[in-house]
Formats: sequence, C-alpha cells, structure tokens
Amino acid sequence: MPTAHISAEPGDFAPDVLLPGDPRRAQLIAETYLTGARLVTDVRGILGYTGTVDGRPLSVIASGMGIPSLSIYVTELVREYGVRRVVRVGTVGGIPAEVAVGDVVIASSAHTDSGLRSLEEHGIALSHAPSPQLLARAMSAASVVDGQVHVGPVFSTDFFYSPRTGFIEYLRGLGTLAVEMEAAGLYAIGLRERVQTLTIGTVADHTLGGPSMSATERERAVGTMVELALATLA
Ligand SMILES: O=P(O)(O)O[C@H]1O[C@H](CO)[C@@H](O)[C@H]1O
Ligand SMILES: O=c1cc[nH]c(=O)[nH]1
Repeated sequence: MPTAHISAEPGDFAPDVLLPGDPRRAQLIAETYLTGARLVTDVRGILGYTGTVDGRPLSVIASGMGIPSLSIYVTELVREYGVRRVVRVGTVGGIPAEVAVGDVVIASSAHTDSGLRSLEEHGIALSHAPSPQLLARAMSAASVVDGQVHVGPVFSTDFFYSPRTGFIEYLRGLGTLAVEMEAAGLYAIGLRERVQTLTIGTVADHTLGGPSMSATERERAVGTMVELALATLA
C-alpha cells in the first residue's frame, strides 16, 4: 500500500537502497548506475527508482535534508516495503585539514545535537553507529576505488546554520572527520528496526574555509562514493 509519503506499490523497492539527500542526485545515480531504472515514487518531489546493478535489484531514493525528513522515508521503507540495507550517499563538510574537498568519508559513528536524543531511555546515551557488516565491507572496498577515503566519526547536526560557536574546534579535537545532517538518525533507525545502515559522504566544503562545491557539483559529486556504496552492497 502506498504511504503518506511514498506512492510505490509493495514490491517496488529492492531490499537494498542507496539514499542521497538530494532528489536530483537520486535521479543521476539511477540514470548512471542502474540498469532498467524505473521511477517508483515522486511524492513531494522525493524521487525513488528501482533497477538492477550486475543483475542484483537495487533502489535509490532521496531522504530530503535533516533527520526528521530522513526518518520518515527510512521508517516507511523498512516497515512498508521490506527494505533491509540502507546506505546514505551524501555530501559533508570536512573538519580536519587532512579531509579535503572531493575526498570521501565513511561514518564509523555519528555524534549528534539532534532531537532524536529525547528518545533515549533509562539515562542511557545510545551510540549512533553503522552496522558492523556494512562498515567492514565498505572499509575493504575502500582500497579498490579511486580517491582518498577516510574512516571515522561524523557530526550529524540539526543546524546547517548554527548560532553556536566553538563546537567545530571541540569536535575537531575529538577526531571528528565531517559534519552533515542525517547519519545519526539513520543509525538510530537501524538500531531500532534491526536493519543494516551505513553513511558514506563526499566532502563538498570545509569548516576551515577554502573552495567549496557549487549546487550542481554537489548534485553530481557521486563517483567514488557511489562506487564504494555499490561495492559495499555487492
Ligand atoms: O547532500 P546531502 O545528502 O543532502 O547531505 C548534506 O547536504 C544537506 C545540506 O546542504 C544536508 O542534507 C547534509 O547532510
Ligand atoms: O550538512 C552539511 C553538509 C555539507 N557541509 C556542511 O557544512 N554541512
């Protein structure tokens, strides 16, 4: 049955899903990497496609921006469409100098300031981490793709434009590699729904300043990241 946010029919999604934030990046990934891609949902302009890669069914759908939007799509994909492995392929902002624009980051954990912390129980701060299976597969695949790949913690924030100051230096001191807006939410859903999740990001700009990608470059910055995601799910 279609949901309030996804117009696809049961069976329209593959168990494996790539999840960019941007609907146009979803379209580009579908057109570039999927064989026989067909549009299965376009509610609110959130485009979702299903096709095959090397004969294996694969879907790609946008999450929109931020944990509230992502949590709607991932929860419905898992509960209503039987999705079991979700790899976010997003853009991120680099934090330390050695993580450069154009590099790729595999998020081995995600710190967060998100409201999802209000769901914690018994005074226990849950860790937001990918499934070990997908993390291990991505780390093995990292050596066979072109481009610089880093593995470590990211920061998932509710605030693209934060009124706070000083927190990036704090996070840099903790070895945090990048800032983005969804990984912690994806990992929290993976934990609660017992599905496998992972976040891979392409560095589109840098907290230390310097050149950053344009909107079009962010839409198209997929090569190494998607190849890594496909190798992870193979
Ligand atoms: O490029 P996507 O996947 O949307 O990811 C990043 O870009 C958006 C902010 O520009 C946020 O969603 C952030 O997480
Ligand atoms: O969420 C994001 C994504 C890219 N760059 C940032 O600074 N934040």
